[in-house]
Amino acid sequence: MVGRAAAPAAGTVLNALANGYGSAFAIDAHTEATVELDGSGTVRGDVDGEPDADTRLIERCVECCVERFGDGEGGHVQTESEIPMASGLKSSSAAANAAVLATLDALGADIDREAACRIGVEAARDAGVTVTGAFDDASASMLGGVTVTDNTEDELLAREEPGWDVLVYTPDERGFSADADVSRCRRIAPMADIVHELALEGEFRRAMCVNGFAFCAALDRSADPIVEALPEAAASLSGTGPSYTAVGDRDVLEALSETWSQRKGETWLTTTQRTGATIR
Ligand SMILES: Nc1ncnc2c1ncn2[C@@H]1O[C@H](COP(=O)(O)OP(=O)(O)OP(=O)(O)O)[C@@H](O)[C@H]1O
Ligand SMILES: O=C(O)C1=C[C@@H](O)[C@@H](O)[C@H](O)C1
Repeated sequence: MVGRAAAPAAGTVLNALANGYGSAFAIDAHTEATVELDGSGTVRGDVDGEPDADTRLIERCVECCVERFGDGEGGHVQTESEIPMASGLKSSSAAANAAVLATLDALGADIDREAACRIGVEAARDAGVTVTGAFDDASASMLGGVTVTDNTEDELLAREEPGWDVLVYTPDERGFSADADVSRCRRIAPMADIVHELALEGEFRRAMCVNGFAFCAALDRSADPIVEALPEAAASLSGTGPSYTAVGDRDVLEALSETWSQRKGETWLTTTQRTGATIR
């Protein structure tokens, strides 16, 4: 029994580490998962090109699906990804969504994508790769577009399908969400409350900028990329970093790309992804 699925990365409007509310938008870079189920009863995972990667998340995704819809199967799960791992671009949510959909495909189980997304969130909590469960990131990746969520209740509050141009800057370093200074993030909850209101009003650009300045201060990251994007574009730290994303007109982002690409790391232009994760 073989299944294959792909899910997109995402950028942040509101990081949920302050007040439990989050907002994220899918972008056009993907992780693909292939799942082969057998009678071994044990699940093994591999990340293509990353022999030392932590595979517990994708293994747990397969196990959670088998516990609900299977009959004790084991097998192998492999991911191939265009998304840099632990860089703030929701690599974990994309890997979980792809692994869950690929397993459901292999099992022949048919459930809606929001329910499938919740299985990945549960697996992420079990694997210890998330603080809040990251239903914001997971829902954006699974459904596409931009979502606003309550991560404490795993509830989808709003979803839109904007067609934004997006500039991404990813420094060479890596930063795991589970290592973020959560107590400092909680101190900025009054700022996150403003971002939450703006996001629910559909004021995503202003929301991103307020989020970016507040979380750069809390997580001791530079706000320079955000200042450089303003006033023509909007930008934020993505997740707990180290990546930043900016949204705006294509020509403005092309000019900003020349500034951002003077830093070490990768700067790339992309767009929002509106259709979300798919079985291949
Ligand atoms: N392609 C992948 N295949 C398998 N597991 C992955 C993959 N990408 C990420 N992961 C898992 O997710 C963990 C990284 O999660 P983390 O939340 O720190 O990064 P992120 O999702 O990129 O960041 P953020 O949540 O700030 O956007 C990895 O240690 C690994 O367990
Ligand atoms: O681990 C988590 O709970 C999160 C990590 C970051 O991606 C945040 O952007 C997200 O809102 C929540």
